[in-house]
Amino acid sequence: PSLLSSDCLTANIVKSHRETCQYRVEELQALRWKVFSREEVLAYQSKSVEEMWQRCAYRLTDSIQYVVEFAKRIDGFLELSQNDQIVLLKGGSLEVVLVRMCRSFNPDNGTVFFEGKYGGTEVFKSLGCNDLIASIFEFSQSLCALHLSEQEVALFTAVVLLNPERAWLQDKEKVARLHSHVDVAFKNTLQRSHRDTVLSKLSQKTLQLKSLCSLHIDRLRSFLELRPLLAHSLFPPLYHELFTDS
Ligand SMILES: CCS(=O)(=O)c1ccc(CC(=O)Nc2ccc(-c3ccc(CC(C)C)c(C#N)c3)c(C(F)(F)F)c2)cc1
Repeated sequence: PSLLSSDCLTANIVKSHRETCQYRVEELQALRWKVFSREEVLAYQSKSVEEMWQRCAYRLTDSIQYVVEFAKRIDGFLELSQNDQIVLLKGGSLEVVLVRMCRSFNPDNGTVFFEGKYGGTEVFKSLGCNDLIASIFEFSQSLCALHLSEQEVALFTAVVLLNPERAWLQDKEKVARLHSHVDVAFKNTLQRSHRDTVLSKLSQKTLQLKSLCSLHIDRLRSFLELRPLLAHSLFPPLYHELFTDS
């Protein structure tokens, strides 16, 4: 596309990101001093596995709904078939949330914003998914090290979302065209700010995202295998729809 249309797409994606991010980076950074006390951490650790899963699933579903709104505001997304819009969101919404989450991660003390305060991995101990939690924190830590600007987070999450390799896409070529427009816009933006080196590091991040999300599905499946009936009552319908083979 011409530079003009590429710049228009960049502006549209950055605007969509700003409008659909729940918290601004400034707000999240201003809250870094609010860290869970020893007692609050112990309270989380004495919660049941079910309750902790439910709280995390609700928080994630909340963030995912903002990602759905982000997608709908990206020029071209609503021109895709309903089927393909759902395939892209089913495959990419958690990936986008996990990238966005790095904005709420404090690399100085390894804490993340959760339910109003910052806490370390120990907050999530009762989940019984220490490997997944540890990987999420490592991912956030490594993404923070890239010092992505909001513009870069916006464009990177749009590239992650519009992945033409998602299984079950009907019009793969149409998604591939939209993906390449966003990719060109992202590359132009990075080149202009002499940030080309970030591109190669981000491609590794997409591989880590893929394994994080399949680990999430694995842990969810084994959690539900032990409590087959619980899923419908425990989790928000959208979470159930996105992450189980319901
Ligand atoms: C994302 C937009 S934002 O405005 O930056 C924003 C907007 C809101 C928040 C607060 C927030 O919801 N933090 C939170 C929520 C859930 C989780 C979490 C917990 C456990 C799991 C594994 C479990 C399902 C087995 C997963 C996964 N997968 C994710 C986390 C964190 F990943 F850190 F543990 C943090 C933080 C920033």
